Amino acid sequence: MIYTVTINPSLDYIVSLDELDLGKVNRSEESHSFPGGKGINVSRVLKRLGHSSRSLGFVGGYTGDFIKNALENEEIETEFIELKGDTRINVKVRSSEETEINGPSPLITSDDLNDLKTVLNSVSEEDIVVFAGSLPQSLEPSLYRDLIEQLPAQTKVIVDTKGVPLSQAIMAKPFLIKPNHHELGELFNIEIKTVEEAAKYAGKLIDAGAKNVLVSMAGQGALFVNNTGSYACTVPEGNVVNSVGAGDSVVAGFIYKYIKTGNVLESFQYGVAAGSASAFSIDFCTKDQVEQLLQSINIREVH
Ligand SMILES: Nc1ncnc2c1ncn2[C@@H]1O[C@H](COP(=O)(O)OP(=O)(O)O)[C@@H](O)[C@H]1O
Ligand SMILES: O=P(O)(O)OC[C@H]1O[C@](O)(COP(=O)(O)O)[C@@H](O)[C@@H]1O
Repeated sequence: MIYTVTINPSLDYIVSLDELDLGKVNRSEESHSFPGGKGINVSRVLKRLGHSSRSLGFVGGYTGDFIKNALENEEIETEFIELKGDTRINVKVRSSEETEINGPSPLITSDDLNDLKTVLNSVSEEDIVVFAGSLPQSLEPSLYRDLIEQLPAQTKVIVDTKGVPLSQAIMAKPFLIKPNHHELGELFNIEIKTVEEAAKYAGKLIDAGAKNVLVSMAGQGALFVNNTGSYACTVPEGNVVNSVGAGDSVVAGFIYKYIKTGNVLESFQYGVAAGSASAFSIDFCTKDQVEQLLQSINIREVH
């Protein structure tokens, strides 16, 4: 079983405008509401690729109901803990630039956290668990690390988060982490501009405990590092329509291929194809789109 854990889900409200005029009344021509949050996105993309998963985490209020209904309609299994407050709304403005306003999160109590720990007790060493997204300010930044340490040692854990929750989670030796190049740079207080720089700093995260590091670099390509070497791949050319969830699609594509082949480099390429296919669509990728783009992705070793 693949479990995705979204501690901080969202209703993603995507609104399109020709131009955003700050301080003025803006009227949009098009809007979409999606169930969001990184783990939920991974479950949705896995489903599109033809693989089931169980979505865990916390939801609450009318926005939480929206998420549960949307996932039920897509036949995605859920086992959420119900909160008293409303799940946040994240507004994504698509205009000449993409602007995001991620809303405040509802309160998660220690009883709620204990309920999640109880659900995670059923994870076995054959399972894959994805911990993805930010942690609300009210929670300890070591939460992912603590949850990972509670799982059986052989369970494959994938972490997609940033900042202190990421550096803490690395100490629990996850199977894979997927920072983008900005998030990788933030960990070292530097700006990463090239694949070679990304390789150097991803290598430090391998030394710190991560087994595999996949660094997405948006339109600049992507990098994969483990203790056998560093590999870079190109991304396909295309028109970016909506990059929300593109990084989560990389994670889902990687997992989908890894389950089938156990080959991390093939999984890397497939993940990047899924990321680009989602970036080129208003909602997420389809399997056909991913497999079409896969052919145009080249991989090389980075020295
Ligand atoms: N301009 C682009 N052209 C092609 N693919 C892109 C582009 N921007 C993003 N992608 C795809 O989306 C993936 C994730 O994007 P990125 O911005 O690095 O991650 P995140 O969404 O986590 O911030 C990339 O690895 C790539 O596959
Ligand atoms: O948990 P965070 O870091 O606030 O991010 C949540 C947002 O990220 C997303 O999961 C998209 O993430 P990516 O674009 O990085 O793939 C949205 O669905 C959601 O609004």
